[in-house]
Amino acid sequence: MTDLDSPQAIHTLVNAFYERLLNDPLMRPVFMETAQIRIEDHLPTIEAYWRKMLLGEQGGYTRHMVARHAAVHAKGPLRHEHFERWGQHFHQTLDAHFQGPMTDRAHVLADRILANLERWLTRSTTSPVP
Ligand code: HEM
Repeated sequence: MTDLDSPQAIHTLVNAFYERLLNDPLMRPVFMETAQIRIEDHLPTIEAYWRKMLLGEQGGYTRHMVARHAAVHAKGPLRHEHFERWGQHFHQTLDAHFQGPMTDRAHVLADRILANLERWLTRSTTSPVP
C-alpha cells in the first residue's frame, strides 16, 4: 500500500470516499438533496482542499469551508450521526487504500476538523452560522 503523499493518491482517496458517502442512505441526501452538489465541481474542490491540507498546496483551495457547511446546516441540520458516519467512511477509505506517515496525518487531521466543525455548527440551535 502507498502513502497519501501525491495529488494522484488524493484523487484516489476522494473518489473512493465519495463512492462510500453517496452510497450511504444517511449521507447521500445531504449532498444530493440538501446541498444539491454538482459532483463534477465538488470532487475537484475536495481534492484541492486535501492537497492544501496534506501537501501544502497554495492557491488551490481558498474558500471558507466552515461557512460552506454552515449554509448546508441551515438548509438541513447536520446531526451527530452525520459527523460520526462521515468519520467512519473517511477512516475506512484511508485504511483500505493507504498506509504511512501522511496517511496517519490525514486520520488525525480529519478527526480534528470533524470535531471542530461539529462544535461550530451545533453550538447554537437557533443560529448555526458563525
Ligand atoms: C457531517 C459531516 C460532513 C458533511 C455531511 C459534509 C457535507 C458537505 C457538503 C454537502 C458539502 C457541499 C457544500 C456545498 O457545495 O454547498 C461539503 C463541502 C465540503 N466539505 Fe464537507 N461535510 C462534512 C464534513 C467535512 C469535513 C470533516 C471536512 C474536512 C475534513 C469537509 C470538507 C469539505 C470541503 C473542503 C468542502 C468544499 C467546500 C467548498 O465548496 O468550498 N467536510 N461538505
